[in-house]
Amino acid sequence: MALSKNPLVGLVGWRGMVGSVLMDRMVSEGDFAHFEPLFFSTSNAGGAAPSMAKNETQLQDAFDIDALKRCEVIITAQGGDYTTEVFPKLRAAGWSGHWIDAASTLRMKDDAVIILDPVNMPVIKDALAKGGRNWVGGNCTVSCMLMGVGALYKAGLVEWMSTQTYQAASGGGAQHMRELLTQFGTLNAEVKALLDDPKSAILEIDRKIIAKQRSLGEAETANFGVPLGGSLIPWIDKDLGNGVSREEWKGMAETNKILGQGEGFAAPAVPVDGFCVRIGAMRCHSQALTFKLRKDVPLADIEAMIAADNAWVKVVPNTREATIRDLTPVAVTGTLTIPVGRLRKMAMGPEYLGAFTIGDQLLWGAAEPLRRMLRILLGQ
Ligand SMILES: NC(=O)C1=CN([C@@H]2O[C@H](COP(=O)(O)OP(=O)(O)OC[C@H]3O[C@@H](n4cnc5c(N)ncnc54)[C@H](OP(=O)(O)O)[C@@H]3O)[C@@H](O)[C@H]2O)C=CC1
Ligand SMILES: N[C@@H](CC(=O)OP(=O)(O)O)C(=O)O
Repeated sequence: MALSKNPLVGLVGWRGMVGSVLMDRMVSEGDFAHFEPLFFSTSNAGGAAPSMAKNETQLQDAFDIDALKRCEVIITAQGGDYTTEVFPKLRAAGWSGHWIDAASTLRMKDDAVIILDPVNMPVIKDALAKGGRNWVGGNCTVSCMLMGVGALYKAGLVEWMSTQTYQAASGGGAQHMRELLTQFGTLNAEVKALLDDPKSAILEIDRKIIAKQRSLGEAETANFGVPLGGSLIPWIDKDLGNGVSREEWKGMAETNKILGQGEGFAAPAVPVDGFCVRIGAMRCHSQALTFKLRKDVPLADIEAMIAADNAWVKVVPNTREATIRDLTPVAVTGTLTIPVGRLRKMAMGPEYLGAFTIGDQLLWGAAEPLRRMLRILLGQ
């Protein structure tokens, strides 16, 4: 279904954390020049729409199916509960527009495409040609990983991949980021006097810190459930009951679906498995990858292949100096750059490749694929 000229596009969840990053990117890229925006709210219907509004300057009720039905496209970063409640009602009411969503709710549905166009434009184009209307952003860890090393999958080189992730607090949402910083502050305050005294004993500082971490109250661990500042949590998302976390399950399920292989596709799935770990970074997800390649490919060819894959990936030389400068969450945060470094053949044999990659999980991990899908639909 081709969109009309200057179509009405509904925006839901635009003031949340993901939504705000999305709005910033859409303003930067001049996206609003190509459609008429209609802003929705779950909490302030009738209020003033943000400055990007043109003719429709009042916030609409995000639960009003008739108001939503006016839109040719709806783009939402409101969250999974909202999608679960509203999407089926909207389709049942006969709405045939395009639904672009950041939430995971619809991702694995047969009629939904996980969108990451620098990686899977052919899958998107194929679905569009078949009348596809449901477009869902991928899991942040998976999207950032494929933006970095998608070239190896596209070349059919991957026999299997193992991932060990280092995921930022932002993956849990804004409150998690605040909680992490509050914990860091509490820990610092606990030993401030000792830190200020260069002669103080480090083991005394260490004892006080662990005692404080173990006694942090409910108010300071409400979101993560346990301390994260100065620690880590090797479990993300739900417990699937088989020893695998839901975040780990997404690694294989979503990677293959994005690439158009595995269940429902002609090509077989590539095994992807590993451990997902929450660490005290703010908004960049990092991951160490181990590949079993289908054949021994020279490292220089692999580096060239990865570097040429898309405009955002950047191969970082496998040296200490380049790694600590360019391959950290601090270097990557707020940018669309996806560095891939630590590339080397591993001791297990020449088909075993190691890599380390990082992505801003609010950009390529959440907002960017959504706005790019809108541009694809707009033909811009
Ligand atoms: N956090 C992440 O890393 C990722 C999240 N996602 C998906 O995006 C969804 C939204 O995530 P996220 O943006 O983190 O959620 P937020 O909690 O930041 O925002 C969600 C909604 O909460 C409402 N809200 C209530 N109080 C405030 C406030 N003080 N400031 C801003 N908004 C407020 C807004 O709705 P209203 O304006 O209607 O009141 C907003 O749209 C997630 O549920 C998930 O499905 C996807 C990928 C990554
Ligand atoms: N689960 C991710 C964040 C996220 O929102 O993932 P998903 O979009 O798959 O629900 C994390 O905690 O880092």
